[in-house]
Amino acid sequence: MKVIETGLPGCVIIDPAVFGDARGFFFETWNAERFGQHGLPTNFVQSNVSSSSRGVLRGLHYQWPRPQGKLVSVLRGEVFDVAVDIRRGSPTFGQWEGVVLSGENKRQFWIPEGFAHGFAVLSDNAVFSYLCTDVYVKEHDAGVRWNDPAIGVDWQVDAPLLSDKDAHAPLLADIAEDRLPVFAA
Ligand SMILES: Cc1cn([C@H]2C[C@H](O)[C@@H](COP(=O)(O)OP(=O)(O)O[C@H]3O[C@H](C)C(=O)[C@H](O)[C@H]3O)O2)c(=O)[nH]c1=O
Repeated sequence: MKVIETGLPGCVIIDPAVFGDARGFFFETWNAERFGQHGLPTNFVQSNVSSSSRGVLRGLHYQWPRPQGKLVSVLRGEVFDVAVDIRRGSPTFGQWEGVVLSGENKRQFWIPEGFAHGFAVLSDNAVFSYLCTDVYVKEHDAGVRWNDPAIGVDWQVDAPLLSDKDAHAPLLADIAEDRLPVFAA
């Protein structure tokens, strides 16, 4: 597996070792020992799958307290996946990083606790699969407006299809300090 640093320290792209043969392909999506050797999580406690049609945008979401780190990937289709640093006191607070994830490129994106996450679907359909470092706690579910001008994400889609919750998420500047994760150097 190859680990690629991004402009957001802590958020890394992973290119797994893919084994192809006449039958198709095989690759490990997570291996605790191998991930541990790269300083990546050796434990996940929840696995999610979602399916979305072209132009859907899910995000920007985070959980606080009890933040979730997420190892995200696309089983089928293509998305533009985005992480935003929303940790109070972080030198990269409010900055974002995006990467194209697809069934074709098999890329994974590791998004540590304390980041908001979202994706926009670039293909007719996308099946999105991800592992989380903590379980979902409905009362801790939170969001940041997808098109917050202070963050300025270029989602690669126009007029996305959003849930009502996402369409009305607050701007980062309007979120109370105690509702945001804290940066730990
Ligand atoms: C996230 C989650 C949701 N749910 C239930 C709650 C709702 O009744 C339903 C749909 O939830 P939501 O609209 O929040 O689903 P997404 O918009 O895909 O949210 C996710 O999308 C972005 C990209 C993320 O990074 C988060 O993992 C997560 O917030 O599933 C659960 O039962 N368990 C869960 O872990």
